[in-house]
Amino acid sequence: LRIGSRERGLPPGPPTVPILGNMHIFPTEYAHYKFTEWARKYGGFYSLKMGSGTVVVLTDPAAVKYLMDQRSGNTVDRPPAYIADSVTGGLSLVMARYTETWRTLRRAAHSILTPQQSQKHLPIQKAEATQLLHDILTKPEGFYKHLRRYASSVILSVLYGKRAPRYETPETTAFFESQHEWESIIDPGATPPVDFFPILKYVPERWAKWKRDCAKTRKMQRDLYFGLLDETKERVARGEDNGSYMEEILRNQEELGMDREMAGYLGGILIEGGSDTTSAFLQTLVLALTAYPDAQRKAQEEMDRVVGSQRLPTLEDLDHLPYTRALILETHRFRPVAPTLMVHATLAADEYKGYVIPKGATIFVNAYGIFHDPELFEDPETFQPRRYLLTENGTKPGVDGSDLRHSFAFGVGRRICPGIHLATNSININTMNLIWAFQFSPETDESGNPIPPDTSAYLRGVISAPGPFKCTITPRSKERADIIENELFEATDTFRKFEYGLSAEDKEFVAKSRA
Ligand code: HEM
Repeated sequence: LRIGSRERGLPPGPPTVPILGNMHIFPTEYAHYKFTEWARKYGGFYSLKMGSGTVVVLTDPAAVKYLMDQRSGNTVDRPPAYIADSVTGGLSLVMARYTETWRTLRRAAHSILTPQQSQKHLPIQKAEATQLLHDILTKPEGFYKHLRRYASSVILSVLYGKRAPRYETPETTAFFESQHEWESIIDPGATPPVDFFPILKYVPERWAKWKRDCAKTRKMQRDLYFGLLDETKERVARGEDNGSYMEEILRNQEELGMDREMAGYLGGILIEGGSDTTSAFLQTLVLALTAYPDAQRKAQEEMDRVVGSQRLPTLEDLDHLPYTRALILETHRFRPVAPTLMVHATLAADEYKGYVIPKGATIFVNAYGIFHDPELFEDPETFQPRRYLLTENGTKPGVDGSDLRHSFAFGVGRRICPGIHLATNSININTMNLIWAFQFSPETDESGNPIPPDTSAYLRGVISAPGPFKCTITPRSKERADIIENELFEATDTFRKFEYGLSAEDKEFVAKSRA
């Protein structure tokens, strides 16, 4: 009868019921909203009971700094994920427990994604960013897809040296389809709570649709991941190296302690980690520029003062664009790509502020709740880049924001996003480009009145992206449009290194866009 009740010493939280604890009220979608509502009631450090298991939710920067950064050695684990493991064989770097396998994958990921190594990928990132401008110029209403194509083409080029010129390029389509299946499996509530009730593992497949879904997703992922790996091997054997990440992994496979399975999954999981995250950020950016014309105007004025209209911005310009830097930080704050980061777990029991955190407790860092705390941020529901010009971490003047940091949206402790430098380069290049090139305006009704887009209409899922929305995008001048055309042509040599094995449709598209 004690199962489900909150043990003595645990932090407070919502009332429990026998057996289930809080499982019956645990949010299965948009968890950050419920977590934030509870944080305002029970504080920045509270607990939930899931059967006999414990979940701790942190919505307090000081608790995050102490437990997740300083005590990272203890909070580096992930909770068991039986269903995800049955798809990936436990080889997902993102979801893996704190095991030798995770350490090997993480070392390999980290060694090739350092700030210095990430510099190597700048040429293709810049070239793809130019195609993004060109895609928007030619088909502005398709901007949502163009942003997704950009992000997946960059990650495919960086990892496998093979770009995706179109949204419909076969590798991109295969990735989006397998990702869709994968997300519908790992979404909380989408599958039975096998980790809390292990007996569910033994339900025969004919009664357990989730088992069939897992097998289907596993096949889709493996076809894509190992297909790309083998293509890279064959390309290298032909002597056509182009400096891609997986070439390096294949060269150092033995030294890194990785077999074929690990190498295949490392690449695949990095596509997953790097694709929809980057596009979600850029989609939010476009949404915010459209919904907050004042912020857009200030950013354009700064851009025009520093860069002018005769050339595209470069990364070096960012040092002289404080408002643009603030706008990037505000985009992360306003709608963080991962509102509850990725779930962590403890390796051993710990204590904080006199409360117990049991061994094996699941920990959510409610980044959204922290970023939207009215005690910390002035009017947190509005998009105001200016706040980051007033104080280092955007908090209200006079409030101590020193427990926050700029990289917070990329996670905490030893699990911090290994793609942070690559992603930051993409974010910086594209934010500057988009501000420089286009005017983003809301749609208008028949009488010409603007219809502001809904800045809260976000899709459900671990990655928080706005649903497709309408906005009008026009080039800021003919001169700028000409520069984009010219720059795309100039990028031809960079693109060529990444254009092998293209489909007939891709070849035709590429030829046309350079004609
Ligand atoms: C806007 C872009 C991105 C954002 C906001 C983002 C955010 C995050 C967050 C919040 C986590 C969880 C950290 C934690 O557990 O505390 C994470 C993990 C991860 N990210 Fe990213 N990410 C981005 C881009 C990328 C890119 C480009 C890559 C790959 C090149 C990548 C690969 C990964 C991987 C592999 C993990 C799992 C790390 C582990 O569990 O050890 N991410 N990311």
